[in-house]
Amino acid sequence: MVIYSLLNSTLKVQANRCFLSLFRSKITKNLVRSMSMSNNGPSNKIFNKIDELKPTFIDILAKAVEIPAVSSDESLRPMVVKKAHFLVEQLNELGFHDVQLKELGIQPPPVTNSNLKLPPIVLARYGSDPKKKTVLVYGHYDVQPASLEDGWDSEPFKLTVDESKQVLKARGSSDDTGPLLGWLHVVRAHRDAGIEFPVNLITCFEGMEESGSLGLDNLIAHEAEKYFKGVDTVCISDNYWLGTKKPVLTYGLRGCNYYQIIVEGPAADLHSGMFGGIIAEPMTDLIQIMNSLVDSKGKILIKGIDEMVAPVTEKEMELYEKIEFSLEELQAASGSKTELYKKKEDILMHRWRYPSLSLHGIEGAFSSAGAKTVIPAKVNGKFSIRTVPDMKSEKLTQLVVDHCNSVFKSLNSPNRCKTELIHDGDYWVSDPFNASFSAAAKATKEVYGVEPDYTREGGSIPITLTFEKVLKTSVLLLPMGRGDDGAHSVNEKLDISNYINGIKLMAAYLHNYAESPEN
Ligand SMILES: NCC(=O)N[C@@H](Cc1c[nH]cn1)C(=O)O
Ligand SMILES: [Zn+2]
Ligand SMILES: [Zn+2]
Repeated sequence: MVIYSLLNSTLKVQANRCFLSLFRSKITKNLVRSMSMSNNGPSNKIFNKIDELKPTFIDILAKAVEIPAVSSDESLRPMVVKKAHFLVEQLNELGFHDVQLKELGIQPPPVTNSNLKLPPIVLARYGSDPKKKTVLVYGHYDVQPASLEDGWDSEPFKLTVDESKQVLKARGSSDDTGPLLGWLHVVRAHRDAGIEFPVNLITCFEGMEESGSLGLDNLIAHEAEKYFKGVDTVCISDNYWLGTKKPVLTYGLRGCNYYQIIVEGPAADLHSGMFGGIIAEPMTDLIQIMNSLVDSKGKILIKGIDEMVAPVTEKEMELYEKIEFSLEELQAASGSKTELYKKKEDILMHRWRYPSLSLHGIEGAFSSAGAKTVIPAKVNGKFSIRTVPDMKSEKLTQLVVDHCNSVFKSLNSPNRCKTELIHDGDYWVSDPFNASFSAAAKATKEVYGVEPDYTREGGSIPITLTFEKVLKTSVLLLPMGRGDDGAHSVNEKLDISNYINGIKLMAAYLHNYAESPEN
């Protein structure tokens, strides 16, 4: 007992000493930084260089978007890997060091090819000066699928520079190839202008974000005390302004649980003239189940979900009042007047802080032009639920599976039905009052001349919470694109001004963060 308490107090003294010396070294580091960085903020010189490099930046984006790195299409996996190699070339050319492609192993089920390798994570460093702060920048080089038949006005994997609208159109231009390249462009601008880079930069670029960030959680845990040791903050540019005019800083995201319902019956697709009316059709069963998930007003019909959602507080209500929002801009972004709510508060709350369920598609169903009289033998219905505080993924999945099983049972069908989770990613809500957010707010003022709005977002970046928890750092979401960029939709674009000003914003943010007295 005596030995234990002695040991215990010795450990405490040691821990305190260790904490004090860490604390002292942190203060010294910050003093040295703020002394060496004072009067050395983002200068006109760097902004001018960014303007001057505009053709180069557009050219590099054109090369990058030409690679159809669609992570959800197994047949295009070599293209995702090719894009990782493209980034490695760029990083090497810019003088990054310790450039590594981290392999993540085989993609877990459900997957068609059971030997499919996950695309690598691209890690690289720019600088490793112990006197400087270290910023980890995350982005994803994979993209959503896109094809001309979906209704694109031009080839999605070819950059169209639309001079009249002053936009750059291509899949990935805004989500997330353009913003990811922005970080590399910041380095190029400093290098070419002969300006000292203000921080140590670490890149973490993944190729599976659009498909659940599989494997990245493990890599972050594994590298926390290795490659990512000493990271002071994480910055992610993979979301959008709320509208088209006002820059924003984002402190919250919804999570995403993605499911499929597989219904199978006959051994092969059948002639509906010969078998229609005499066999149970998988598609008919599937449609009934999918129809039971959500109503046309967006209300989720699965029991137990509403009870998991955190109640709205008065303080939270006040936040919505301050935000600049235009219904007309939302209508323009959706290309319709089909909104379910008219009031700003209702729209923002249903986008940011309530769950939603979207039906995405049916694999195996007849979907081409023409009138094929087929009975599909096996159909997979895909849907996802955007999650919010305090929903728990496992509990949600149990509710979803129980619901689908119970509806299928009520159909009394001889077919087989299985509902499964394809991937999940947590929601994230953080405190926007820290050194990183302050540096970004100052940068916004410097580049755009206005204070940013503070927003949450309805979309998901599954890895955000992992960075915060595992690296024990703040995470800032610093969007480059606008709310009408058409991410995941047809004719995705990035305004040229957002691209160029976004690069300036990144540069100014890094300088301001370097100068900030806190981490
Ligand atoms: N720009 C972020 C983004 O588009 N994220 C995706 C992530 C996701 C989750 N499940 C499938 N993809 C999103 O849809 O929000
Ligand atoms: Zn994205
Ligand atoms: Zn996306």
